[in-house]
Amino acid sequence: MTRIVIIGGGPAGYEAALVAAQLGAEVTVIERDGIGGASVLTDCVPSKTLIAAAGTMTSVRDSGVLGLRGAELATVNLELASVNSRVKGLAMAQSADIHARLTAEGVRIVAGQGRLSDELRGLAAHRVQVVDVEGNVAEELEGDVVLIATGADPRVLPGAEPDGERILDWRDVYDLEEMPEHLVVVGSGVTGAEFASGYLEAGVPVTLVSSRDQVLPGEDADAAAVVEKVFQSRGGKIAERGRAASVKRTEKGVLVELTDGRTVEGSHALMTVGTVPNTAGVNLEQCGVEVTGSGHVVVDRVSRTSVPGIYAAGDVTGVFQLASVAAMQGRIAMWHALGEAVAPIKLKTVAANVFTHPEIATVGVQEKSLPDATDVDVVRLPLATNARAKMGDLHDGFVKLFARRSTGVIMGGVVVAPGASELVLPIALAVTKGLTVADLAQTFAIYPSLSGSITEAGRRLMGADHLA
Ligand SMILES: Cc1cc2nc3c(=O)[nH]c(=O)nc-3n(C[C@H](O)[C@H](O)[C@H](O)COP(=O)(O)OP(=O)(O)OC[C@H]3O[C@@H](n4cnc5c(N)ncnc54)[C@H](O)[C@@H]3O)c2cc1C
Ligand SMILES: NC(=O)c1ccc[n+]([C@@H]2O[C@H](COP(=O)([O-])OP(=O)(O)OC[C@H]3O[C@@H](n4cnc5c(N)ncnc54)[C@H](O)[C@@H]3O)[C@@H](O)[C@H]2O)c1
Repeated sequence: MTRIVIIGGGPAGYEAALVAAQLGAEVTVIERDGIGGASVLTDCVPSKTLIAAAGTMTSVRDSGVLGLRGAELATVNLELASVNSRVKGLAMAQSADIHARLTAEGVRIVAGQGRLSDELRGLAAHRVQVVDVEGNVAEELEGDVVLIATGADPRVLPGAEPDGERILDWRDVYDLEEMPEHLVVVGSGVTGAEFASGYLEAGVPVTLVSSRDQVLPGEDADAAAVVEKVFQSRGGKIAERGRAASVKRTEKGVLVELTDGRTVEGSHALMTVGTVPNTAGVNLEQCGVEVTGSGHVVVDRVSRTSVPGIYAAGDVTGVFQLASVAAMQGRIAMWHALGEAVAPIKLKTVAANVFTHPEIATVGVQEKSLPDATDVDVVRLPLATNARAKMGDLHDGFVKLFARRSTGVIMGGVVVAPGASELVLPIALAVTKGLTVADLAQTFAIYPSLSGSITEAGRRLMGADHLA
């Protein structure tokens, strides 16, 4: 029986464990914090739960235009204690579900910190020590295959170290007892934009410190512009091209000093300036596992590292930091290691979503990554022209589709809309399966529906002469 040792129990680790157990391997997962990993316990699941509550509050507040009446509409509020306890309860319950599923599949779960302990390089099997909270080696395991799935932690900006009270990282926010009076979010990547949008929707005044030319530098400019416009129309402020040099505590709250001399005051600062891979103390370099300058483990498309028998998956590899990608890298590692048919990961088929208001969902090529713009047709349909959107009073957003001009094959799409995360699936399916604009155009969409804009985009592109 092949022995698999997995270090880290997040989506990369637990999904890999499930595949390996299904294929008959003897599987051990070493996890230091809790099964489900940061994804379930502190990052993805908690943030989306908070955003769900804040979004619902805004929907109720905004519902006057639909004809809803009631004195309490405009004053509806979030009770932070209830939201926090729901967030934590939901995370713990999901972690417990995954724990139970792994145990039922015969996976052994060991609490502790895992580290490679190979004494010699080039051996067929690898050794992994489990270190307990006191720092003692509790046991040493031998694995034919080891998967490094240790994830990533928040990056700390020197001079702006979180104190858990006023200067926070995104894992501290669920311990706040009161809503911030004025939240300064430092960093406008996906994490920063989501929290800025979420807290604003929850009724908190927010200033977003954005070091780049646009918030969400990874997204197309037109998509980021919609999110910026909605954020500002709700009273959110953006300190444009502002790079934080330090964050200091003041009598009333915090003072964020920018590198150009500007300052931003608030009651709390939320640091969202990126992540660092969890590789410290895992003994990667000593075992010959290649890491990049940023500390990420170098992997190929089937999750192999530079050392035979050692695989890596998830945020620790720095390949698209998404729970879905982490899980797929983990599964691929196990399929490959255990001799199952496997296709290398295909990043151009990955769908991603930014949970702002409105959401931005993307798959495949986007404007900023067009390989050869001369052979690509693009159509952009504003949400405001969609009948269903009008019924729900949705103005801000669009559906954008990219297709290869010569063949009509759909290459990618961007959906900016409330619920874009649900709407992007047909485009993801089209990109994954190489479907054409005609395939989309001839698909029945419900009338009226937001997804009708996706099939309509297919029809618009189909009208191009060269496809006649
Ligand atoms: C605020 C936020 C929101 C996000 N929202 C989304 C989202 O909506 N959708 C999405 O797809 N992605 C989202 N992500 C990204 C997603 O959370 C990550 O891509 C995902 O967690 C990666 O999974 P992983 O298994 O690689 O790592 P993790 O989930 O970080 O799990 C790794 C686990 O390994 C443990 N560990 C580390 N070192 C050791 C060791 N030496 N021994 C034992 N255990 C160890 C850690 O404690 C952790 O539990 C979000 C990220 C953030 C920061
Ligand atoms: N919905 C989702 O799927 C989701 C949600 C959150 C995070 N994630 C993923 O997690 C990963 C990390 O995202 P992230 O947003 O935490 O990090 P990031 O590295 O993507 O963004 C951090 C931002 O902070 C800025 N920054 C750095 N130093 C700064 C400073 N001193 N002052 C002001 N700004 C500064 C950077 O320019 C960058 O734009 C990404 O790959 C992201 O896609 C995904």
